[in-house]
Amino acid sequence: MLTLETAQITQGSFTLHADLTLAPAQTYAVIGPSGAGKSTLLGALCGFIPLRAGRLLWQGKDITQAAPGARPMTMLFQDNNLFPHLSVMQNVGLGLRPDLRLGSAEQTRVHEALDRVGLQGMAARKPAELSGGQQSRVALARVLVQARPLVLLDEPFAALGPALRNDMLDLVAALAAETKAALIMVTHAPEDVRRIADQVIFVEAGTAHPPQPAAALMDNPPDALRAYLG
Ligand SMILES: Nc1ncnc2c1ncn2[C@@H]1O[C@H](COP(=O)(O)OP(=O)(O)OP(=O)(O)O)[C@@H](O)[C@H]1O
Repeated sequence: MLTLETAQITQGSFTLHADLTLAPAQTYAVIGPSGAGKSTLLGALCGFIPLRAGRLLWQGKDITQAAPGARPMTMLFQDNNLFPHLSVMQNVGLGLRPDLRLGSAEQTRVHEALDRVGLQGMAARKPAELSGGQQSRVALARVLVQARPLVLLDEPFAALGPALRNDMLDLVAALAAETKAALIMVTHAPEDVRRIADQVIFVEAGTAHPPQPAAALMDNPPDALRAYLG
């Protein structure tokens, strides 16, 4: 359980209010108009943006002040955050050891993660020697070896074509189900919500609303959500 308790998150003159709880092993879509505060919400959960008020609790423990690396979550960035001078193996290995001194058990874990995302045989390549979809898979393998209970994604795979995007979304959802991780994904695409989300966090007018079951909400959206969906 991850709880944002009467939280206020400030970016310049903008303030986002959030009072919500996320359950384990659920898939959450974060949707809402541009500039509503979706990235702000993820930044606060990850620890990149401090809370101005309120608390963040993980399994009842206060982690409001915890550094990003000490939190139970990992973030998949839109640009994949790969290092061009490092091999695929090293880029994934960073998720286990920042100094890259991987023991044999750790190397095995990296190879297993590469196999799982369909990149067997590509460990020695550099990111520039991969397609866009393969680069996204490297970033996913790094998330996989970290094995954190929460995975945050901010408009992932936006640069990929529709078919590849859907493949990647399905892969992320499958990996999350296997590892029992919760997924929290910002998206602008209502079809993504129907594709993988159990719950929706609607962000609008300075508030991140508590999660609601995705199917019922999308079938019968309240006025503000209907206006956003168009
Ligand atoms: N570093 C910053 N300094 C000042 N204001 C900021 C900063 N970052 C974001 N904002 C403002 O905070 C508000 C929320 O931004 P945020 O990026 O969270 O929105 P979003 O819902 O993710 O938008 P989009 O869908 O366009 O990516 C916006 O009004 C934005 O202009």
